[in-house]
Amino acid sequence: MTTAHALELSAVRKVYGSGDGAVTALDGVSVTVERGTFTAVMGPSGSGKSTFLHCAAGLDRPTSGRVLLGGTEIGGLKEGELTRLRRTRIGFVFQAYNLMPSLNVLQNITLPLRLAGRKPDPRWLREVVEGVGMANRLEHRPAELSGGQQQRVAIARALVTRPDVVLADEPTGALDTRTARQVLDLLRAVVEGMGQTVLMVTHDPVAASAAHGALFLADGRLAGHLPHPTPERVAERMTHLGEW
Ligand SMILES: Nc1ncnc2c1ncn2[C@@H]1O[C@H](COP(=O)(O)OP(=O)(O)OP(=O)(O)O)[C@@H](O)[C@H]1O
Repeated sequence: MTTAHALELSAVRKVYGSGDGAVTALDGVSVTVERGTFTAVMGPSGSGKSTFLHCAAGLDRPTSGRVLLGGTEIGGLKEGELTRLRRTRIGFVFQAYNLMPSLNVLQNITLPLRLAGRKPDPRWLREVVEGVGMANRLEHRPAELSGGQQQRVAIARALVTRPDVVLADEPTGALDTRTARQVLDLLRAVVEGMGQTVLMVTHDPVAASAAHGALFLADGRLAGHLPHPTPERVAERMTHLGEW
């Protein structure tokens, strides 16, 4: 398992609907995400970013092609197996945090373990809680935290199972510039300090520049890869791809 890539999409095609109304959201996308990397996925509106993330997460089944998570082909799994895999081997971070309002910080962070019927590894849990800087707020409820703090809790929740990959969908979309920077620095630290793997969909060239590399989608196809992205170079690529 350790030798497998964190995530691999091979010739993934996704067609919604059929006949005249059919929409090809992904048109033969092949991507390999190495362990311990931070990758941004960018592209104009409607280019297939959400579909890409949903197929990578096993939330959507590709029309054709293969998705491997940590070496496991997810296409062949039954619904129950897929749900289990999603709970334990993928971490999710959303724009709107999606924390449970009635649970405190510690309960939110450990929720994926409880759902999977697993006990926390105390050392890893401490590393995660301290890594996101929330060790002194464990008894607080989400409503008592700022947006940036809530996103830190969500990142800890995504990490608690030591997933193969953390999938982040516009994780800084609801945050002001300064807080967004802190969250991006944290995601980078999660990769570089904790050896985790992060794939992040974003519209924001500044957010993309926090990643090790940026992938570009256009019309459902891979339209390039930019290593060591800077906001300027990302913006320039996006301008060439059309409206964004
Ligand atoms: N459930 C669906 N049924 C039909 N068409 C869909 C569905 N989901 C997405 N699409 C279409 O697939 C294409 C890609 O959509 P997707 O949401 O993946 O793009 P996106 O890059 O995430 O866009 P945005 O940046 O605006 O969120 C679009 O043309 C969209 O209308």
